[in-house]
Amino acid sequence: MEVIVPFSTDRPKSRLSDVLSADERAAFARAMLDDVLDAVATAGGEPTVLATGAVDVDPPVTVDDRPLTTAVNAALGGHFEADGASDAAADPVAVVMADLALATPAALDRLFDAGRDADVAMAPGRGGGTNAFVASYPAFRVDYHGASYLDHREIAAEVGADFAAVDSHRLATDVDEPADLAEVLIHGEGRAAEWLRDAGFALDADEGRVAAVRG
Ligand SMILES: Nc1nc2c(ncn2[C@@H]2O[C@H](COP(=O)(O)OP(=O)(O)OP(=O)(O)O)[C@@H](O)[C@H]2O)c(=O)[nH]1
Ligand SMILES: C[C@H](OP(=O)(O)O)C(=O)O
Repeated sequence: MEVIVPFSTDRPKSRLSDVLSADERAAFARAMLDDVLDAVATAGGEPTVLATGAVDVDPPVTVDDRPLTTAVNAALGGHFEADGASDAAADPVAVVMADLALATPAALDRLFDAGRDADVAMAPGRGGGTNAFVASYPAFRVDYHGASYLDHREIAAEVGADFAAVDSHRLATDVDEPADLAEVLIHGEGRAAEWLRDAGFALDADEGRVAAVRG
């Protein structure tokens, strides 16, 4: 299955600027991207990075500096056009965000399986975003930001696509804010967790909610 992995190379992860410098945010974003690409490939997906600028990775890279929604919709259109599909039965394509530091092959496998049954199978992010989906319905398009999960459910209904939610803690955890770093230290198994530990982050369970703090 083709798996599009959007990746921003311009000022990535700005919401982590209270705890990481610009260079660190770029390095950490890259570690998460590498983890996601490995998990996708191990799950049997064929990843393509959809990046805003050049990025040196093994899988093919498409550079498109338009806003996220425009770039992803162009990539979806390109996939379905190449597939020659004009009706409801198309070769599925997945979009998996590059900041899913907890994604494992097993979690992605479950999403890919759900995408073989439903026209659109989607893993919501905590807070209402859209962390990953599989679509096999050529008319389906995205509209990211805000409560995009709800918007995407509505778009699927509007175009007549049936929709399945994929309930997955690992796929629901996108790393946006400092509080999310604790999740990476608790559950992460790859380069992103290692990068945080090397940068001096550790879990602090002394007060209230467990947090990632820098020593
Ligand atoms: N191709 C592409 N990918 C993007 C763009 N904006 C964000 N992404 C990617 O989409 C996923 C979700 O991004 P967000 O968490 O919304 O944004 P971010 O830039 O990573 O972080 P913030 O600056 O904190 O909002 C990540 O994999 C980003 O790398 C864009 O304009 N184009
Ligand atoms: C791209 C956006 O990500 P978030 O800003 O919710 O992390 C979304 O999922 O719509």
